[in-house]
Amino acid sequence: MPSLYSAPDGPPSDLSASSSTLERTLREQQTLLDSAGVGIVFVRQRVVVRCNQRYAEIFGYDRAESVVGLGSESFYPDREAYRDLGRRAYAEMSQGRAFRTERLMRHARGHLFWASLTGRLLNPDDTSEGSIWILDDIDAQRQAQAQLSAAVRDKQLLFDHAMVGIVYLRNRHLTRCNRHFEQMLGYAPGALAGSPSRRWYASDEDWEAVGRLCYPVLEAGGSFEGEVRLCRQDGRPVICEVRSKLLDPADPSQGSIWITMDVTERKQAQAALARAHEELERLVQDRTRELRATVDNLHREIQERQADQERIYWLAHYDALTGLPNRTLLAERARLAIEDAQSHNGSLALVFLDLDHFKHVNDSLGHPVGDALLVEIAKRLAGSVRPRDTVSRLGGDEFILLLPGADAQTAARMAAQLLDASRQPYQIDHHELTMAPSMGIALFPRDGLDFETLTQSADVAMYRAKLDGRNTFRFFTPEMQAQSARALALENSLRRALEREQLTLHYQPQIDLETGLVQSVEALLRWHHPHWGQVSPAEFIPIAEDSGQILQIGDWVLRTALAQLRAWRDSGMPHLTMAVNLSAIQFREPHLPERIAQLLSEFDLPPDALELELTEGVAVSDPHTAVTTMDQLHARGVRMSMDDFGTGYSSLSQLKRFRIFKLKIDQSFVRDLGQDANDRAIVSAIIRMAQALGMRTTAEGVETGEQLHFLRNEGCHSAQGYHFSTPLPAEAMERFMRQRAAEATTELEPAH
Ligand SMILES: Nc1nc2c(ncn2[C@@H]2O[C@H](COP(=O)(O)O[C@H]3[C@@H](O)[C@H](n4cnc5c(=O)[nH]c(N)nc54)O[C@@H]3COP(=O)(O)O)[C@@H](O)[C@H]2O)c(=O)[nH]1
Repeated sequence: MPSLYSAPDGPPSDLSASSSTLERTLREQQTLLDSAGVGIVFVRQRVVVRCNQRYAEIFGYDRAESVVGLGSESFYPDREAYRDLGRRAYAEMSQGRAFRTERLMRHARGHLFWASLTGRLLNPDDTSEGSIWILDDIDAQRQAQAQLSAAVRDKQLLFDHAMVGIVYLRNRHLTRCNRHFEQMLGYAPGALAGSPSRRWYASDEDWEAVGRLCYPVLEAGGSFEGEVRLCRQDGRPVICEVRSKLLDPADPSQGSIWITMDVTERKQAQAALARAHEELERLVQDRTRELRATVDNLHREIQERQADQERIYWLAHYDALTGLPNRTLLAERARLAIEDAQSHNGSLALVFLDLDHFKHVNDSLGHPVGDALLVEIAKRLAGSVRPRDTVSRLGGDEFILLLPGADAQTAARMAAQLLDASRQPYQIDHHELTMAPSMGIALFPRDGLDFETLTQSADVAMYRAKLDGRNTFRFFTPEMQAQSARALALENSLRRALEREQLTLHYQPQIDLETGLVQSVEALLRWHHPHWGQVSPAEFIPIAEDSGQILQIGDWVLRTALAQLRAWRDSGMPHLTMAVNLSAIQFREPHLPERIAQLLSEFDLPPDALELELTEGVAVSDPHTAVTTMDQLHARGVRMSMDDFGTGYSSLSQLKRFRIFKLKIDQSFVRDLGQDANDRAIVSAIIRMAQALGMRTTAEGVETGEQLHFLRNEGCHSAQGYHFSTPLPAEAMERFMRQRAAEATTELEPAH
């Protein structure tokens, strides 16, 4: 049983009654001491004289007896601690007061622990009687307290040094806040104590809005998190992220804690970042747009360049007006076709095509009509050949057709087809135009081994087709080469023929078949060249037409013929008339009617003294203009005859519209009247038709009495030909006419 042990002082010897009382008292004390939850020790002369079991346990001893006799200093960490306690304790206790302290004590195992000590002297007047100490082990309590203090200190440190504002509110009034919160809002330390939270809001609305948002959450036991806009003391806004919670959810009246973090800078930075991002986005979009535009431009440029290149290629290889291949492309294709023909021992044909009198269309109707006509002709040509053929335009009215694999027979057939196709009139605006081609054909390898040679050969052949009356085709022959060289030389010489007076007029009489008199004379041009001698008008007039010299020459013919007529009329042949051949080019001259009138007036001749001989081609190629010009000439009283009638394509309906005075039956029909029933039928028909239309008729090329007889019987009005006279110079013709006039009274017979 635990007891407060004390060293035996020796039992009382004589007082047995009082001794038992004492023993009882001691037992009671001992019980009291043993029951005490604290350690109790009696110390005298710095030595433990008695202690209870608890005291021993506190210091790590099993029994109280083990402690008795120990120096009290041994229970302290060191001598200095012991003496310090002694000084303080005895100063107090000597006053009769209890001394209370908490000290570190030394455990029997050597470690220190905290204990609370309360000491009192047994006799304050006599310290030698010793002291009594009540001791309790408060080490655990002290440690808990230290931990608590540390926690409180840490908390305070956190509170004071937190990088966030911490606010305690009760009834929306500040009960406590840390320095950071004050600094955040620009207040001096303690300035916000007790303030309503409204103070750091910009407006009642802001404050109430936050209250409406957060308090329902808090009262429901939750924590509120959000972003609120506060207001500094200086009025500047502060954006805060806040978190709040009730201190005791069970008791809202305890208030709430608010953690606030100033995110203004972050927000501004975010806003700036957002702006920068937007700006960046915008820049990227702008740049993207620019890039896209650049890419689009590049794309467009590439396309334009491609289109340009295609256009350049096209322009270099095609004719801009008609869209047909040009000479360059033709040459390329011709070279390939020639290579092919060479490798297979094959053939090919090159057709040089020139439109007859195309220039007149341009001259009389203007270039737009000419261009439109060329386009239509190009279409018709392209539609008349085989798919593998090439129709190309060289320029002007010249075309070349490349017919790969074609031999002479095929080329002739195709040329005939083209002639056939050209007979259909072209409708350009209100003009109905007919355009006949002249074609020359060159064959590979016979007429040339390369494109250039073949082209030259076809050109020469085409020229021959022109000389042979146009509207036809000719194959190249070596003889043509020489002839074309002559044509070139003639063209050059012709330019100086007028000034060198190499041109003259011969006259051929037209005999009235009723009276036998010379009714009229036809002026026929003659060219005597010093080197070539007499050059036929059939040869040089087409050259003059092609080179444009016909206008000047034609004017000279008109003037000379009318001057001669004037002279003859003045010398006793007052009714003689003059027939003058008019080239189609002259006829299309817009000022022709005025010029004729001017010349007639110049030589004081009546209009019906002149008869203009036109070929059918004049009217056929452009009937509308022909009608207009004829109307103008007719209005002036000038007569017009249709020369070489029957060889062209004039239709009856056209003939009716023309102001034709006379039809001259072509000598090709007259030539064989004796042998050819067809010709007789044709001549009869022409005479009947002329009669029906009120026109007169003159038969050309009458060489025999038989022909004359037939013509007179058919009712032909007049005749012209070697049967009466060849074309003669003026003096000879004058003699002929006088002689004829003398003889005419008797019979209608040839003069020689
Ligand atoms: N635009 C112009 N054309 C003219 C002019 N002068 C002549 N010509 C044309 O040249 C072609 C050839 O003419 P030419 O060689 O003078 O031949 C004419 C006559 O000589 C010839 N003729 C006349 N009678 C006969 C005959 O009995 N037999 C025969 N074989 N030939 C004969 O016919 C030509 C007359 O033709 P035409 O004009 O049709 O009456 C010729 O087309 C001339 O038109 C000129 O100044 N301008």
